[in-house]
Amino acid sequence: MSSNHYSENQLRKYSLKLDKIPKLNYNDPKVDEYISSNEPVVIQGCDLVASANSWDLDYLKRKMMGKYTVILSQNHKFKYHDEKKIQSCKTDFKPTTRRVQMKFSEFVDKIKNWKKNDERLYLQQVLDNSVGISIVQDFVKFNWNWITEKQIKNNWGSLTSNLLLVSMEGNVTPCHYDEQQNFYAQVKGYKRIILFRPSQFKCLYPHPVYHPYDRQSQVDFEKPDYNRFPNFKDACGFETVLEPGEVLYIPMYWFHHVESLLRGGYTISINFWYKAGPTGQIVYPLKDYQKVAIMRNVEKMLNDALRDSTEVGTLLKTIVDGRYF
Ligand SMILES: O=C(O)C(=O)C[C@H](CCCc1ccccc1)C(=O)O
Ligand SMILES: [Zn+2]
Repeated sequence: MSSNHYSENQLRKYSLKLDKIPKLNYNDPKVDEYISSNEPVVIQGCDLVASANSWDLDYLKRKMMGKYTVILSQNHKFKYHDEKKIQSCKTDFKPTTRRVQMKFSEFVDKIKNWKKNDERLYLQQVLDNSVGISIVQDFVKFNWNWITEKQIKNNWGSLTSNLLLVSMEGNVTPCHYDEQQNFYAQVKGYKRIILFRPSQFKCLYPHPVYHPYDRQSQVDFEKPDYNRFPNFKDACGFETVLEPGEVLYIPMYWFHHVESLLRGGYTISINFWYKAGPTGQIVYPLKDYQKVAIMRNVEKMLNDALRDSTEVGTLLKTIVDGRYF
């Protein structure tokens, strides 16, 4: 009897229609059908990161002797911003998070002694040689046979990075999309992930490409501004609560919102980001994610050509109004 190890009141409330993402055993042939058609699926029993099953704060504190990337936030939302785009963007952009380098022992102390109104912390460290030989020894024991078989079978590009994510309970990574394929492995604790297919772009209103919040939705899920973002009420997505040992396939360009359950303790996750494969033969009708890629290219081209982002909207309206409706 698979009793839920969490209760509904540990999930934040949003006004969204959400269907469940299927959870399949790793040797179910349907798993490959979901991945090859860029549809999300939760995969059970593949032991992708079983060698990390013993990871907890004490273990990591003993094995990780360096300084690591920790994001600090004044609230529970960790909206990622691209530092490189801050100087070039006209508007006076005020980030709500800041990135620091912190010893793991300091990170552990801060989250264990955290009090209301303290800055929240979220460790987000690329798994590379800086994490030390012991962690690397666990890393090399990941189930690379299984994941590499998926990479090759689906003609993906190279593994670009693995992010070690150690989050406080209740932390939220707001809705955004990435331009990479992602196998998202849950190691400790429970994480709720809400996903929307790329065609929901018109309901989620991502920031303009030149903005530091590029790829992130403008909509505050906790307090949606329906005047600015009317289509958000039509948004419909999927959700799952990922349990330790489970792996979620997050297809590239799919929007996703991630939260560590309220009162669930800290969580540990490891992602596997892969470059997209070569485009190969273009097949019509185009996929929804290909249209998002085209929209990104049009925005980039117009911003480069016009140099002034305030002119991009005007020029696009001139093209569309009365001509393309
Ligand atoms: O694995 C993914 O794609 C996630 O979104 C996981 C997410 C943290 C990712 C932070 C981030 C967002 C955008 C750019 C770079 C880093 C979480 O687990 O909270
Ligand atoms: Zn992401």
